[in-house]
Amino acid sequence: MAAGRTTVLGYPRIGQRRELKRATEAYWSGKIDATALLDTAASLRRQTWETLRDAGLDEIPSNTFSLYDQVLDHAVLVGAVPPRFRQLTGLDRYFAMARGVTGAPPLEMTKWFDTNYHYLVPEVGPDTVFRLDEEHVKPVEEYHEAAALGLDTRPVLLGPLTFLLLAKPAPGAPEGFRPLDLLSPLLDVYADLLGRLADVGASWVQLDEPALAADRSPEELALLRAAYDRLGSSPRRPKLLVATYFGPIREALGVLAATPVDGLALDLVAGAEDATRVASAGLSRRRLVAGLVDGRNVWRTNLPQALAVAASLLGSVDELMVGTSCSLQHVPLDVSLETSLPEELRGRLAFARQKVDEVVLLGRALREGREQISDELAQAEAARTRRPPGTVDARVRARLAALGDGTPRGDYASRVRARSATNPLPLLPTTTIGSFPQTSEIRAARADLRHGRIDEATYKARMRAEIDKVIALQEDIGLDVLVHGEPERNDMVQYFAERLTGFACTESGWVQSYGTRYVRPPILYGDVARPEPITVEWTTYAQSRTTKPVKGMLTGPVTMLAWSFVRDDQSLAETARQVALALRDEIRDLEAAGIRHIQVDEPALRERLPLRSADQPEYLRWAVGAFRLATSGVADTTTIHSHMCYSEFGEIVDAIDALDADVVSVEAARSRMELVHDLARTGYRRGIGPGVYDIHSPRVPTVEEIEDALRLALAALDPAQLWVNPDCGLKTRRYEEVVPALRAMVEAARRVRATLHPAPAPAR
Ligand SMILES: CN1c2c(nc(N)[nH]c2=O)NC[C@@H]1CNc1ccc(C(=O)N[C@@H](CCC(=O)N[C@@H](CCC(=O)N[C@@H](CCC(=O)O)C(=O)O)C(=O)O)C(=O)O)cc1
Ligand SMILES: N[C@@H](CCS)C(=O)O
Ligand SMILES: [Zn+2]
Repeated sequence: MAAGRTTVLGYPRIGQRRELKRATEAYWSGKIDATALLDTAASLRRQTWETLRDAGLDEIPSNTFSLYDQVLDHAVLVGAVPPRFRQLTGLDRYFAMARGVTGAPPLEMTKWFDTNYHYLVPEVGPDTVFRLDEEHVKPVEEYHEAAALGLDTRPVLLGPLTFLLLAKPAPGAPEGFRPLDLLSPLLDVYADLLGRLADVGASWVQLDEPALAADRSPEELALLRAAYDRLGSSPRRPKLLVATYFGPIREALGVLAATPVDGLALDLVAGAEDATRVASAGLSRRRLVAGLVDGRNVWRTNLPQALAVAASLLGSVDELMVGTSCSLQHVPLDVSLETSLPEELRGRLAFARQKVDEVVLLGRALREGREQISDELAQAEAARTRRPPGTVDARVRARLAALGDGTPRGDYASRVRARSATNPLPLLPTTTIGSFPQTSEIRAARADLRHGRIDEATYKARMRAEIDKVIALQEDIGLDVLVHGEPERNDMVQYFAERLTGFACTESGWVQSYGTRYVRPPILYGDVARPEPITVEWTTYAQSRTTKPVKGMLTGPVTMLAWSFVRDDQSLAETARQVALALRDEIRDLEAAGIRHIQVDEPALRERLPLRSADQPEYLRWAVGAFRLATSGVADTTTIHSHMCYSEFGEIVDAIDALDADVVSVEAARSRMELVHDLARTGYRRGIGPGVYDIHSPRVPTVEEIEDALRLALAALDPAQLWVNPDCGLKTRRYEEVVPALRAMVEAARRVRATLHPAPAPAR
């Protein structure tokens, strides 16, 4: 048995200085041509391969690069191109599928499992003819490119089962059609592709099947078996490594072991329990890539513990390789780019580049014996276990213990009565989700402040001028509940993290969120407290510029955690309570300053729902508890709003109700108000603002289509429940799109309002 060769399942592709974003956006705006974009892409790929080779990895993946999204790449590769894009070719078609063009809306975008990465949802219908994109067989091209550097890489493909499970039925597909129905013709294409990869010399291919980390039906497991029996028996093929990640695969392990696949990669971090299944799984003639280094968090690996897990697997497989739990695309590139993190914290961190070193070190320990690396191990352990000062805040802990779950708010009906007396609003009140366009002037002002080109007072004056503009615009458009527009926020999570203790923020720790939009997830390493009010000054300034109510805007506890890298030395539930307490204080201060509407955004509530249904109730219990802890301290006259987006909410309608928010705004435009109907069926009686148009597209909606959306919602709701708002914040849009879209929205609300007689009692 061989042990100790090393690999990773994938690597960040965006470049040290966000070269991919800059080149792609320059291409979109016509500043560079396709050749320049593709040159940048090729140079990023080369850098990655050389880095991984020089770090000493034994097997390097390829086809992990993408100009926009790996699922989109795969859809194009296998010919799943919806008819509306077929008159286009090459890059034009690729980016049109991602971003839409006139007359052809883009593919839908949604969360990649429980991560903050978003993929484009393939559309598959009975008319889809799977066929390899002959012009551009990307995995073969990338294999060649790496081969020119002397590397026999392992091409990475999305596996057939996961691809079809992630796809949605194409528009117009008959009721009951499922993309999985097309597994057999899809497998023909995979067999063809495997043949071509074998022909060019690939020894191994990685087929990613993360869908196996979620509950799978007996039928799906049977299809899994059939798929890999079939691919395994392809006459010409490289060896097949099926990679799973984001959790344990449980019964699927035995199913895969019964097929002729040559190896498995298991996530032994999020799916640690699978380690105990390996011995009896029948893998004695296979390769196992043990995913021992966490691809989802930034902490150094507990190397002795990882070695103990590896040791427990020796003897059960033919080859034991060391690897990462998943692709490293979900973590930032390199800690060494950070210059201002507290030193003790920095020492505990491992970003993608450092994780590769950890994999290599673990490999050496397995090959050469642990004693050969004892110095490196001792140093790594010393750095990992050092605690930065300020990790424990006794005051926060005592306050939380005293508060327990907090006292629940009064019943909803009393709140409605209290508000209609003190803050009446028209029926179908109009509002927005918070952010207005983040213009280049706003970003440039922030960059000027960072580089010392302007002082704090000048920066604040510019932000206040922006707020003046945003307030005046909303008054002119005729919105009912206004927002300050969030100009001062670099990001809805990072902004708060920068102002709370217990969080550290990076300078260069960019992670792709979707396409050319990246985020720098903060690092939550210690107890969380709020040294001083965060948003009160901006919100009250905005309120001073208008007599209409201004809605305060905060990011909720679950989202703060979901979009950060979170400490692993206490439960998420406990950490969420600390964030909730800080928000509770902020809400109290906003309320004391006269703010009557406060929105606590929880767009990540659904995203972090555990992939296994058995684990979901416990998560929802603490997630909802944290939201309620943050929001339950307010008077009946204060309206608590929440907002969610980017996900399918059908599974969490009860939790949405349990938040006890007065109004919840949700993404609904693309799903034709499905959620509204789901909520209404469960007896949801509070306010709801189903997004009436899709802010992810530059397209300006017509008044008529927004009216239609509102009428569709009213088919399920009492008019007193309905709020009118876009799908999400407007930060990624331009004013040229925002102004006509909001005017259309307000006009549609007016028209629908006029048809509602007699007016029912307002209930918000
Ligand atoms: C709601 N969404 C969010 C998610 N996660 C978050 N953490 N935050 C979110 O808002 N997940 C789900 C969705 C994902 N959606 C988005 C939407 C938009 C972005 C985005 O626009 N990202 C920006 C970076 C934002 C930021 O940090 N801005 C900073 C720095 C800006 C910058 O690059 N400055 C330049 C210089 C200035 C200039 O001249 O332009 C520089 O430093 O070089 C800031 O505003 O200060 C992006 O550009 O990708 C992300 C997720
Ligand atoms: N208030 C935030 C929510 C985004 S999910 C915004 O408007 O951008
Ligand atoms: Zn949103």
